[in-house]
Amino acid sequence: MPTKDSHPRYKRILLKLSGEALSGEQGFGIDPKVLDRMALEIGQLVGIGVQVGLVIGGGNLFRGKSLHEAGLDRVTGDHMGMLATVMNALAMRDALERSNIRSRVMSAIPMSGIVEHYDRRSAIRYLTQGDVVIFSAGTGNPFFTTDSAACLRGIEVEAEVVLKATNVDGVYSDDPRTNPDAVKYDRLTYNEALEKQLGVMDLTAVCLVRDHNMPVRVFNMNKPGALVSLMVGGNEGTLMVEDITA
Ligand SMILES: Nc1ncnc2c1ncn2[C@@H]1O[C@H](COP(=O)(O)OP(=O)(O)OP(=O)(O)O)[C@@H](O)[C@H]1O
Ligand SMILES: O=c1ccn([C@@H]2O[C@H](COP(=O)(O)O)[C@@H](O)[C@H]2O)c(=O)[nH]1
Repeated sequence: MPTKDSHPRYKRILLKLSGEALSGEQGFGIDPKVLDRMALEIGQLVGIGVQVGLVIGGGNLFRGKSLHEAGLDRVTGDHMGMLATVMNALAMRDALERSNIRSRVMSAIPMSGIVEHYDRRSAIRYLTQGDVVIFSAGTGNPFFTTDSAACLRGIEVEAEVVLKATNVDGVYSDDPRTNPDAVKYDRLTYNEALEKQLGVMDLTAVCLVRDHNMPVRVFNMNKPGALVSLMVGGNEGTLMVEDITA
């Protein structure tokens, strides 16, 4: 358990939370227990002085691709997916505020009266003053995912790392949910992830982090304490960087 005297490894992070994992065992919607546990862990990071930008996926509610496969227009489906991320963001803000953690929701799509429109300079100001900033509505454009949005916002606000908290415990040689023989990487390069087309993160997002040399760590958000452990030197999950020997 970190104390206020713990020295965090990072000053500013961009945390991407899986929307799908927010549904817990229900498989759809938001499990308040998962939400409250994540709020608690984020609060611990804030408590040791880490500035936290947050992007939450929408896979617990809607994904444009799945809606399209079910017959909807793809762009309409993507709009629904982005709106789903706003709902998740509102739920997370509520959980954070119930734990007395100051937070803001910004949206890439203007939604006056509900959330603030995304503005990079304001976001950096809020982060600097210790508020958790939840970046919602993805990039604001269809055909992207919240992985790309997380990497984009991480680069824009000059986070030191993008942490992808998901429902598997790292990047594997193949999808561990379908291939029990898949082997986990402790570290891998952006180019390896691209060449092998490893599906844990969409390739647009990997290109973006590669071009801006932004480290990404993929870890399991269902493991209590993993997030805090990462801040104090733990080695959870898989680190994706330019050069694994550096
Ligand atoms: N090589 C791989 N290594 C690890 N996971 C993989 C790999 N290939 C595919 N996956 C799958 O990627 C999934 C995680 O990424 P995905 O984008 O689906 O979820 P998420 O971003 O956590 O969720 P959401 O879209 O709801 O935010 C895992 O559930 C896993 O099954
Ligand atoms: O920039 C973006 C981000 C997201 N979307 C749509 O939202 C859903 C939910 O996001 P996930 O990353 O899958 O959790 C996504 O499937 C897209 O349909 C978008 O269009 N643009």
